[in-house]
Amino acid sequence: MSKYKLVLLRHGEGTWNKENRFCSWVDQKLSEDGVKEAQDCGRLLKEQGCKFDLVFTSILSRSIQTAWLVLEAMDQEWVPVVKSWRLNERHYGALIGLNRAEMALQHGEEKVKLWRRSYDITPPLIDESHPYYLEIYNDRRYTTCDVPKENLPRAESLKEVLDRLLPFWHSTVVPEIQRGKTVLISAHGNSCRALLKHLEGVSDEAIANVTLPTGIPVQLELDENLKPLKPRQLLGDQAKIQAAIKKVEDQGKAKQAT
Ligand SMILES: O=C(O)[C@@H](COP(=O)(O)O)OP(=O)(O)O
Repeated sequence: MSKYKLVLLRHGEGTWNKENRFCSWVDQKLSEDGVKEAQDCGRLLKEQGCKFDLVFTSILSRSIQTAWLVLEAMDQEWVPVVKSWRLNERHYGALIGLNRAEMALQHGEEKVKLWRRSYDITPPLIDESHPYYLEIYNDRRYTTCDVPKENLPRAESLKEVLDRLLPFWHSTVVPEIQRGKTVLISAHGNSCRALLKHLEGVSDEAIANVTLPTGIPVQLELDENLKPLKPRQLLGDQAKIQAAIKKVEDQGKAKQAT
């Protein structure tokens, strides 16, 4: 029998997900479809009888808004929510704001796949000339982090995401799970992939083939050492989930932006 249940969730579709642009640390709200995805996710979790004691989110609006909508749909709005920059999406550096399909045309699909899914390749760093540099680094939310603003990342590989996420996981999330709390982590495609890699011991090579669609809860059943007792379960209609995974993967295929 499983000791603990943990649910990881990539937020509902954001406005830049829809436009196929690398969103990363730019703060975008959910699209209309993204709101619906989050509400559907909450309804599904309610139907499954899921009762959360604690929710963790990043400090990006799309993950926070998703957590609110999920809790509202579950009639569990009272559940405490804790936010940390350490659950933020991977910092995509100079790629932020660019269209994936156009990048694939310019640099090739393989290169875009390496940037998006490899474990230890860091994309080109963002610098002050980047159109979104000031929007990110002048944002007041980054004065609340547990590291000085100058030490925040300028781009990250998945490995670097895991390196900044793990201290928070061990110091803050793990003790709550071990106290018996059922936890929802409402975060991002790559912060959830990093955590899955850690929990499931996915190899550096195999993690390249793990893709998470928006708004689909990933349920993990863990033993007392927080090791998975069975394979992760993506909850919902499996044919729709497979189609949604393919859609995310196909975002990196070469075509002109429309
Ligand atoms: O930064 C982004 O644009 C996406 C991930 O992009 P890919 O790694 O899928 O290219 O993150 P999220 O929508 O989960 O916040």
